[in-house]
Amino acid sequence: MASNGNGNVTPKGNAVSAGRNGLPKITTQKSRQNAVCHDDISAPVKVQNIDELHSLQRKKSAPTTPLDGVQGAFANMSEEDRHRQQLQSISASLASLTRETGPKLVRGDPARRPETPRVSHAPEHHFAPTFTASDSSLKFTHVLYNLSPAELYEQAIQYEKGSFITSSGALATLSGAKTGRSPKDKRVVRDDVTEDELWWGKGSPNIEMDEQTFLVNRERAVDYLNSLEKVFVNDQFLNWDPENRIKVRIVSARAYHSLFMHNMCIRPTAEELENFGTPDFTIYNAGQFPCNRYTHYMTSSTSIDLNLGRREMVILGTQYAGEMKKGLFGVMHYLMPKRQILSLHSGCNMGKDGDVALFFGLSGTGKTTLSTDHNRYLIGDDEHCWSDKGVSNIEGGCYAKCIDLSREKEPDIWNAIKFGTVLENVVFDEHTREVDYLDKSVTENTRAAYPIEYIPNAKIPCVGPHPKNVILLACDAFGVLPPVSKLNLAQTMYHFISGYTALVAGTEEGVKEPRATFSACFGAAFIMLHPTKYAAMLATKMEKHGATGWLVNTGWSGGSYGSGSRMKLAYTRKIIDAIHSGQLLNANYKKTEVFGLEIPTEVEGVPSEILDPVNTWSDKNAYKETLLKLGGLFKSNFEVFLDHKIGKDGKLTEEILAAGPNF
Ligand SMILES: Nc1ncnc2c1ncn2[C@@H]1O[C@H](COP(=O)(O)OP(=O)(O)OP(=O)(O)O)[C@@H](O)[C@H]1O
Ligand SMILES: O=C([O-])CC(=O)C(=O)O
Ligand SMILES: [Ca+2]
Ligand SMILES: [Mn+2]
Repeated sequence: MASNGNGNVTPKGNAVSAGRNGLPKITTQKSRQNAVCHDDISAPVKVQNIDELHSLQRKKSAPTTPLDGVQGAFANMSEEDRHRQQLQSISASLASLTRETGPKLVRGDPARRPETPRVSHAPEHHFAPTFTASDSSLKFTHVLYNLSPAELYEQAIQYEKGSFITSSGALATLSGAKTGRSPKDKRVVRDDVTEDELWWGKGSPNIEMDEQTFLVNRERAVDYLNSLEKVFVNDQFLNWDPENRIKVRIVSARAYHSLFMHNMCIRPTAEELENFGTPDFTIYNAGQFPCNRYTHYMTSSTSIDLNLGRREMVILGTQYAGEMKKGLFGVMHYLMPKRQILSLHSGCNMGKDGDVALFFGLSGTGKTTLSTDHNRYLIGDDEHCWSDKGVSNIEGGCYAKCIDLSREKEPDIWNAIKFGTVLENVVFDEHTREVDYLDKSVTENTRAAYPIEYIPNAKIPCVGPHPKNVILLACDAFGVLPPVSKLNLAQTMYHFISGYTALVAGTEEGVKEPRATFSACFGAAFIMLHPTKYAAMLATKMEKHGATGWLVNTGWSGGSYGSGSRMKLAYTRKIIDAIHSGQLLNANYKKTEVFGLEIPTEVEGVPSEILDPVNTWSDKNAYKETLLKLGGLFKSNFEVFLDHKIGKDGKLTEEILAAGPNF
């Protein structure tokens, strides 16, 4: 320890001298004398005040592209010019269609001291205060553009009630009053073009609205968004097939929505973002704000409005993030078939030898669970395209159901719920922040949205060759469909067009009866054209590439809901393994009554007696009765398709009609 003559020296080596009040003064500057010989290793202080200290903590994101090597429009542009162009593009998106002044946008978080406000107006309008200027044209809206997950966490936690970090690092959020999609509030603009192109009328998910009403709702959303202090903007891509990639812009008011889309859409590289340009499609998500019931066509306070001509979607009155994901899926169901590409509500994975399987099925039937397979490469869990080149995932993330999730049964999904993942509507311990996946207090539809690379064996880029197996999943709560059946092409088409599942309304008191749902193409809520158009494309592709169809019941065995129980996931996985390996293709088969399904007599790892459901029912009469009941439901559902031709081949149509239940 050294002494400096006029005071003491602390063990740390700070120079101390007696002050006026008798206490020793601490100086952070080292005195020359004691700089020589002691064990003080503290680094010299570099700042004069706390603001300077904070400014050291953050450094600017590295310029994303080495500017000298860049080609294209942005090659010689300064960062400032690039930011100005981006703001101008966003300003054009947010411009009111009825007022002469565009929104005044500033880049960055309003809570942070602005750098230099970079004001931008809608390009065609220049801000000049006049007598008609409104308050809204005088204020600034801050744009939070493609923030990172860490930044979005901070925004959510600071400003959005119900946002918490869970013990595994995920961001728990609440989606508000709506915890699922609102298909009855989905409207599509019917104009001269869509009038002829789209599927309208009975059975169609496209509820019509006119252009004028769309503009009223659009203006409502845009005014709402511009009235906020800040909005989130995501510029991202859909579809991993580079030739058919779609640029999407999502404008939203919540960090939750921005992080959800960050995870679910394809994330551009910094360089791709710099060259993003004008989006192909824009979503205005003003979900916190209701639509106006006095507006024509509005039947509730929720409206999800699609305008294919304007390439825009407006969301009012629901904050459920799945509306954005599935809204864009609808757009792909319109755009892709125009290019002879089939859009599919399916999961997709690939084996080590390049064998691709598609998993179709309605919500909750197992697309995500079964496509996430530790022994195979995950291409995607929910939305795909099948083109002449093979399959491609539309999305950049997965959206897993997490009710009753267990680490043991679904380890890859469990492990994906970490920093960056959005966890919707789950219940967690106030102190430990451990999630209770069994708890349905908020909703049964709890969900985790994570980037696809959170699954260790994801295949990036998410594309693959033509499918070898097409697996149709049904969760049959009646318990009469076999665990697995091999389908011929006509049967595959019959079941694809039917789109059957039966779930039990778990949340409604006293509901014990399974409810059959038929949803054409396993996704009637998302298709834009008549189901037979997609079915014809699927038939052609399956035939051309020699794919085999399968029907897998992930639902009940040993009786209907109430007396039987859900098929063990471990057995379903064994069945799926046997399909992938080719083992099932060459098994021995027998034919079932009523549905005429080919069922194997043996599958490795699965008790043989469960393969024919009749064996698992103790009351054989009840089985037969239930089987006939379900057969009847299939028949009456299919009636609407009886006078439709599927493709150009009249023979296939006849075969499909004959491929249903027969009794
Ligand atoms: N035998 C089984 N096979 C598949 N899933 C099962 C089985 N038994 C129970 N499950 C559960 O059923 C649920 C299947 O949901 P999953 O997320 O895979 O649905 P999905 O088809 O992807 O629906 P969505 O389109 O809504 O995302 C999971 O919670 C899974 O744990
Ligand atoms: O869109 C959603 O909310 C979830 C989903 O994948 C589906 O319902 O098919
Ligand atoms: Ca899913
Ligand atoms: Mn889905």
